[in-house]
Amino acid sequence: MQLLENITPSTAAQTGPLNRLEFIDACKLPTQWANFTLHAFLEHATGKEHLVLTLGELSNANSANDSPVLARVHSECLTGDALFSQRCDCGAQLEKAMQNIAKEGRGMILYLRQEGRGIGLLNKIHAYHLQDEGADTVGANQALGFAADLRDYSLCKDLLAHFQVSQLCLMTNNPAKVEALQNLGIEINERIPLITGLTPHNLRYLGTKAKKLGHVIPEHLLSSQTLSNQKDAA
Ligand SMILES: Nc1nc2c(ncn2[C@@H]2O[C@H](COP(=O)(O)OP(=O)(O)OP(=O)(O)O)[C@@H](O)[C@H]2O)c(=O)[nH]1
Ligand SMILES: [Zn+2]
Repeated sequence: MQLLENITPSTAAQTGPLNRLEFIDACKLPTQWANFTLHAFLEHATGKEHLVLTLGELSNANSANDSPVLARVHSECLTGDALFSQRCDCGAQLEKAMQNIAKEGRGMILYLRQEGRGIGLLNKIHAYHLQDEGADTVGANQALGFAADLRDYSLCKDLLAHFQVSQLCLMTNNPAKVEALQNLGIEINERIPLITGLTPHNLRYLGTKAKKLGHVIPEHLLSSQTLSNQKDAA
């Protein structure tokens, strides 16, 4: 085993064109839902450390195992994934995706370090500040001089190639994400909705995603009345 600093292109497994993504190492990741394997990759151009969680035999190259892989392409959200923020649905979606994969016994989560839809954590905090003062999630990005969504999914192609995965059943509410992956030549056999984590704090945010970013979230779920009915029924 080598320290990260000592890894050179000639000593580590390579993935993707021009070796832009380097596989570093993998380890077991036991969770309450399943014992996943965690794979770590380094993106040379940015120094970003991307992760892939896997469960079961994935490779579509094996003819006995060529069914699409249940997958989530998750964009980093430190506030939602690690700090329990209810401003968004990210943490709940990540948890549900892991549960779904555990139930299926096979699947993968591509955890991309594209915090804040690609604007980075500090700019996301600026955007949240603007939202505290009334802006919506799209307007806040624009007020800061960014497009609404700056994410780039091209790394997914390299990551999937590493695992010899060519077909996905993708857990997402975002048709633009499906289209971006399809445009990269990734086969998406099915889009599986991932509607969870709705709270009074994120109804407006989710409503904006539905209206301005094209996310598929049934309108009746976005009313505070529905939420309080669900709470009463629980
Ligand atoms: N700039 C900005 N980024 C946000 C905001 N809220 C969440 N994010 C980021 O948005 C990304 C997740 O994108 P979402 O729009 O929630 O969902 P999605 O990935 O497009 O679609 P799903 O697959 O359905 O989750 C993460 O990188 C979050 O950090 C916000 O108000 N402003
Ligand atoms: Zn989030």
